[in-house]
Amino acid sequence: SASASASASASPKTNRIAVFLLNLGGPETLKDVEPFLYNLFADPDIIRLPAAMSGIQTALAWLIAKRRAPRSRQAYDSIGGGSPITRFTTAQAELLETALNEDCDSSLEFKCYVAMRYWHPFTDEALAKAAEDDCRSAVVLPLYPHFSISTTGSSLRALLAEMQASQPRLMARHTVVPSWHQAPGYVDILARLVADELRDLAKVPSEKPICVLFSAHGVPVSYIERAGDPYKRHIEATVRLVAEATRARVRDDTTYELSFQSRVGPVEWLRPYTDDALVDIANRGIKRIVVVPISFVSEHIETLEEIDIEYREVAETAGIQHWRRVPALNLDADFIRELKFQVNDALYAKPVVSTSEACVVNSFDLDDRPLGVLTGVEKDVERLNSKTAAVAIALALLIELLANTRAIHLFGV
Ligand SMILES: C=CC1=C(C)c2cc3[nH]c(cc4nc(cc5[nH]c(cc1n2)c(C)c5CCC(=O)O)C(CCC(=O)O)=C4C)c(C)c3C=C
Ligand SMILES: [Fe+2]
Repeated sequence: SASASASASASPKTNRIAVFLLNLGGPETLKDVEPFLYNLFADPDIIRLPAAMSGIQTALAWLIAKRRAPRSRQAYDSIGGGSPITRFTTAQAELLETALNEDCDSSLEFKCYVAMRYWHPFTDEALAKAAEDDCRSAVVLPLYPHFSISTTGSSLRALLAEMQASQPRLMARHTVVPSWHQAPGYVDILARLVADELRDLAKVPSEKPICVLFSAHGVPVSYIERAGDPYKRHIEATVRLVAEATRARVRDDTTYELSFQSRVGPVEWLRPYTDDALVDIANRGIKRIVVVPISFVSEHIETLEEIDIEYREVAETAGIQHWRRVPALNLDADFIRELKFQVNDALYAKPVVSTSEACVVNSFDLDDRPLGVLTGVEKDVERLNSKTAAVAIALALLIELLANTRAIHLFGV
């Protein structure tokens, strides 16, 4: 648990509630980078291979991790030799646990556990601690405001499978917050942070308006168009609401735009890409920019290295003169209050007890078509595509492994 506390048997509390905070995790040292990447690429929600090819997922993950590791290690090295994501998430859990226990019913006790998908503390470690603490029910709160198959979807799949297997009692009494991308508290914090930067930047004179560029982590287009991932819609909703709330605080001619960062591999990802958007903005003669990372709630490689180092250089080379980056929410007191609100809302505004099925239904937006449901024609095409692709990748892997060539480069990794 996030805080040291008396053992379960010594406590008078009868109702202990586990709060599982889901996040991605990150390498703590450079030595961790390759195994972390392996865990990430071995996830079928990150590399969505057709069913016929699922057998080569781990081999492919091994290969891609090996290929990508040197570049990734260099990036982690430039931000101090590891990701701060675990530190931030652990501190968020501690603050949230204190906040939840401050004014709750005296028969209740909240325990917050960090459950990371690709690095320690892993999901099963979090569940084991909740069992040790004798938690009787659970709230699952992703630290991803927007739902994506690749993030919340994947973390939920892992946590619920493990919970079903190891703790059926907890499984029978849990509830899930699927996303909180439109939560007024969340929108307000972002608007406040953006407005602070705008007021500061307004002191620098310029003929052109300031541009606020929201930069979200991208996903492949196929997630949205074929698998029905609500991620893009969720991101757009946040951007619309934060732009409105910021306009209400700072009345000027600022423009608000959205782009997507961190693409990996050869497939088409959501556009516009952040680097292209920065060049486009600079080409319009704009000199002042505020970049807002919106799909992340703490600092890590995607903010500290990709935005602060790589994209800043792109922007300045293209002619942007005044660059500001809004901080991630990190340990902001309003953010912790918002997390507390989400936990209480899940407990009291929605049914406390949900079966696993209800939970899965809960997890996706009901106005979307169900995930993974394809029509008959699409299914045939899918089957054909997957067979062809399976043979091609298997051949490439074979060539690569036997001859040590770079055949897998065909797939862009
Ligand atoms: C919050 C939203 C995120 C989405 C959506 C997402 C999708 C996604 N990511 C990859 C591949 C990589 N992601 C990596 C790091 C990383 N990703 C997120 C968040 C989202 N990912 C975060 C917070 C982090 C940083 C963790 C840290 O260590 O600080 C990496 C590793 C870094 C690197 O080598 O670039 C990869 C790889 C895919 C393929 C994907 C959607 C399919
Ligand atoms: Fe990612």
